[in-house]
Amino acid sequence: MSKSKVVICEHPLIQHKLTFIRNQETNTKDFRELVDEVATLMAYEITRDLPLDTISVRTPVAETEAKVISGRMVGLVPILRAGLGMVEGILKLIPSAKVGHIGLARDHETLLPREYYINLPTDAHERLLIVIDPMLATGGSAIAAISSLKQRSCEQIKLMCLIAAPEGVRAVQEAHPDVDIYIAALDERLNEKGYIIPGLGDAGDRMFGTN
Ligand SMILES: O=P(O)(O)OC[C@H]1O[C@H](OP(=O)(O)OP(=O)(O)O)[C@H](O)[C@@H]1O
Ligand SMILES: O=c1cc[nH]c(=O)[nH]1
Ligand SMILES: [Mg+2]
Repeated sequence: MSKSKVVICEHPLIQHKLTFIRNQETNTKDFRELVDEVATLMAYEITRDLPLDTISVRTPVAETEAKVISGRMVGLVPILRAGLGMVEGILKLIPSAKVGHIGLARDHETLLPREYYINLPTDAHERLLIVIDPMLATGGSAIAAISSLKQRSCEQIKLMCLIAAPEGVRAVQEAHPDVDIYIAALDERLNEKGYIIPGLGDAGDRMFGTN
């Protein structure tokens, strides 16, 4: 199978807000608000190819044919914890999306993810699932989340992250060549502790004020 698509969302509003998300001086409240806003803007890009149906609609002056998004199409699957911060922003544009959750924590020594929770909508396998996580570092968490969804017969999956390391993008493309990846920035590399350089630090901690 050929490699999946990687879309870097380069819209100036996204890039501007991302700069403040990266800045270590940005406080928890502003960090959360900015992540929410960028998630909304990225949702516009990731839904670009949603299928449309044609329906009839009566305007005040005529009957016409017009487009609507077909059926109940989308499911969001944030990876806990940090992915939670992007959910509301996407729901602003796709309020009919259902939300499942996957809890994964990266072991700080091995950098391997451990799944501690999963709860999906019963019709998840019929939806386009958008896996959400601000950070794609080694790719281990995203790969594990997508594998978990595939084990439950989910086939239509996209991945949305704010910042990715080249190592993580390559790993996801190798493990899941059918999953397109949407990011706001492709950074330089990982450091020896598995943090993205320059990145934004620990996304979960910055989102929830822990450390
Ligand atoms: O690509 P990877 O190398 O797997 O790293 C990325 C993961 O690391 C962070 O989560 P973390 O494990 O710190 O959990 P948290 O959100 O609960 O802090 C981040 O939110 C991703 O889920
Ligand atoms: O830079 C990184 C890498 C993994 N997880 C984070 O939260 N930040
Ligand atoms: Mg963390």
